[in-house]
Amino acid sequence: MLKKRRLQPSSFTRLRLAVVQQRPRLAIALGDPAGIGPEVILKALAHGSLDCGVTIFGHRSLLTDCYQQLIDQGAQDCIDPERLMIVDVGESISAHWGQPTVETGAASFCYAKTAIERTLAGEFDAVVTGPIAKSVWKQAGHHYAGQTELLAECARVERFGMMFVARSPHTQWQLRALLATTHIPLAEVPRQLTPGLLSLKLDLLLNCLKDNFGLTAPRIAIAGLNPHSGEQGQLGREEIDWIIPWLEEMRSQHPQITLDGPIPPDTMWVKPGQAWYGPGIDAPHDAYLALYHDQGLIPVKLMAFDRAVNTTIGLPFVRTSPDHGTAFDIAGQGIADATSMRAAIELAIELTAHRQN
Ligand SMILES: NC(=O)c1ccc[n+]([C@@H]2O[C@H](COP(=O)([O-])OP(=O)(O)OC[C@H]3O[C@@H](n4cnc5c(N)ncnc54)[C@H](O)[C@@H]3O)[C@@H](O)[C@H]2O)c1
Ligand SMILES: N[C@H](C(=O)O)[C@H](O)COP(=O)(O)O
Repeated sequence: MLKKRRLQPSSFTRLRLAVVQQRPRLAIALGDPAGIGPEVILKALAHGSLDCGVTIFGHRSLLTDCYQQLIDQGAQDCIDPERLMIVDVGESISAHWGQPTVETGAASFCYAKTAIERTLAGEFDAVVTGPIAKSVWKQAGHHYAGQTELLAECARVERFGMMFVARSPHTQWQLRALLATTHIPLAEVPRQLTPGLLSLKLDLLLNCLKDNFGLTAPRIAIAGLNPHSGEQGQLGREEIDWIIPWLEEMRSQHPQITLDGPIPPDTMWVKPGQAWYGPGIDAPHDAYLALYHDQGLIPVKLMAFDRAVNTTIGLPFVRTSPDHGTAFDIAGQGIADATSMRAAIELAIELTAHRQN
């Protein structure tokens, strides 16, 4: 009996495999089918070649229906789903643009969870999440503050952060803003903000800037909580009582970094705004730490709503997401801007490549 000899891959095959393995493998979750997720995904993937593998987690029927509607609306810039690798998650559902239901919420949860689990199993390097509606998840029985918390739960991490990254089309300057607190009521912010929380977020930020952006001595701006950072205690005492002492402690622990703050939250965004819009103006900081959701996202979305990317730091894999939501008010009209989804895909490729090197 001839002994079967395992064919050793030739050096060319090994090289080809190595090259193929180097290409980032992206799992894209469709988002809520009643929203603009399917539309911006089909548009984003049509914007020229991408050096990555893409698998969409949703349902082919939803993308085919969306594609047909876009074509009927005269769209030129959307990819034919026939050209895409699509994993059908669950049964096909009927979705009507702008009309989220428990069914679309449940489906979007399963799309995200399946993409995450297959990534944790090592099949993908990054997850790009299409937009979901938190309230619709809740109606479907999924009580998460957002996709970030689902990702952290699946990955079994307790130290994670929500960071927004955007590159200016005017100056190519890159804006990076981390939120110390996110989806909590404003009234909860002062109570949830503690030295321990800020230390955790600063630690995540420093690791992210080093590992993902090659910044080993970053300059970081940290916002105050109160107007005018409390005006020496006249407008609130958090800065005097603990934020300033905490900052002084952090400076002694991290002598290699620049830690400016607590900067008055209104004027902290003046220089990044100038660096975003005005060529030749160097922002004095590499990253911004905002203390709560809208303190960071009002300026970020004012500057970069069309292209900012939400990335979750602290996970064992890359995760990005467009900075917009389901846009139920325009879903189905063919007018959604896919720039942020495209930027989310490109940032996932960039951050994955950094991790591989
Ligand atoms: N990435 C995400 O999963 C994500 C992000 C933000 C909000 N949300 C969720 O989405 C739901 C709706 O949130 P919202 O209304 O506050 O914000 P939204 O971003 O969905 O919409 C805000 C406004 O911007 C417009 N808009 C949004 N994306 C657009 C695009 N790509 N092109 C053109 N116009 C666009 C919408 O038409 C709307 O007028 C909420 O449940 C929210 O929690 C999800
Ligand atoms: N705060 C985010 C934004 O405005 O883009 C958004 O709600 C996303 O949150 P999750 O990725 O946690 O769903």
